[in-house]
Amino acid sequence: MPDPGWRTAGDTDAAAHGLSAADLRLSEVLAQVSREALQAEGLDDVLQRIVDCVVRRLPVPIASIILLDESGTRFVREVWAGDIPLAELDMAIWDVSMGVAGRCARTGKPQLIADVAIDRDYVMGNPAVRSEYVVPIRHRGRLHGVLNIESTDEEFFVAETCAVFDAIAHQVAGAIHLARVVAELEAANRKLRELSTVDGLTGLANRRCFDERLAEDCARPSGRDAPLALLLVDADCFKQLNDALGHLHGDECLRRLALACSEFAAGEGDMAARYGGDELALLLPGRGEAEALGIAEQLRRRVEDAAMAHPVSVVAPWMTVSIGVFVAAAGQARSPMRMLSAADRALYAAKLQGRNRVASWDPTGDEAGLAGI
Ligand SMILES: Nc1nc2c(ncn2[C@@H]2O[C@H](COP(=O)(O)OP(=O)(O)OP(=O)(O)O)[C@@H](O)[C@H]2O)c(=O)[nH]1
Repeated sequence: MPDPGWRTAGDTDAAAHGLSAADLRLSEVLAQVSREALQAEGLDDVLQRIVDCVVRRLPVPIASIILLDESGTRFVREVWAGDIPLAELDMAIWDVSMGVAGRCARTGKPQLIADVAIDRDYVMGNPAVRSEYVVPIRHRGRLHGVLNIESTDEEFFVAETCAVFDAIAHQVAGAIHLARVVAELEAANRKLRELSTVDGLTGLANRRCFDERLAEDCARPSGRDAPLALLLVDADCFKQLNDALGHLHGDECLRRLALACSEFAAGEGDMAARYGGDELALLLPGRGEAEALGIAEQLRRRVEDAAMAHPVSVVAPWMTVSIGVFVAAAGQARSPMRMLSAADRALYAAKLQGRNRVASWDPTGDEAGLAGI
């Protein structure tokens, strides 16, 4: 039997207690693998530390962990370590009908390939590899993936060697399970957070998210040093558009309008949001009056240039928007209510003046109206 290479010289104390040196060395390796997994941050780090540890502590040239998706039918990721390179597969995701790893996942049993040249399922990762051992990684009935060990020695995987990798796969399964559950929970939380802040139709920030952001920007003391611009963008005669061409067509126009708005709110700290119905809002920190009016005018023209058919508009045969602009000047006290109200009054003025235009809040004519806000 070939020496697998990780035995130490006999330990008399251990021998007296019925433990061989090889057993001791194995428990050391297992303890180290567990420690590595415990210290890791996130699933990828767990996997990488495990395979690094296996290659560092044991005489194997390649070790990898191949993860299965939740259904257990597709491999979704391979993390490897080794002294010789392992060729990466062309595909990012592959089916369990493929490869020795697939056979291991399908059967749920370890696969020992004493001679890779004669195994029909073997997928070559490095021409120097002669033998391979693949073990399922299972925790409480869930098959997470496989531990794959490759050797340049045809006779490396004797029963004793295989038992070591079985033990390692068993040892790391819990850590992988935990890291995976945490990763899945984090992904679910991210999704929930996204759902609670994003408007489903347009993909823009929703009203709640916008209100929070406006309140933050108004409250930030350092923000007072710079102007803060708010644009309210409202589609013209949108009810008629829906009535004439259908709600689905209206939805598509809103999506295109949202896309145009987001292109004008692409700077750091900018936000484009769906304020409600056919009304969108742009929050542009640091933009003074002239710049904000310029952006609003460009946006108005961009919507016109898109030439989205609107056969029943009183303005033009294509979709148009009216935009109300309010800019809190640098140093000026600001509140969300006051900003929204001023921008809304400007929008109303744009509508009154015939739509398809930009209007800014006029402080001379309207200050009294906002005084109480
Ligand atoms: N397709 C579609 N329509 C919507 C959506 N949300 C609100 N609307 C419609 O948008 C229309 C807004 O109508 P109004 O507020 O009367 O405004 P308008 O017809 O654009 O008139 P003006 O603003 O005065 O030019 C209503 O008919 C709403 O039903 C949506 O998600 N999709």
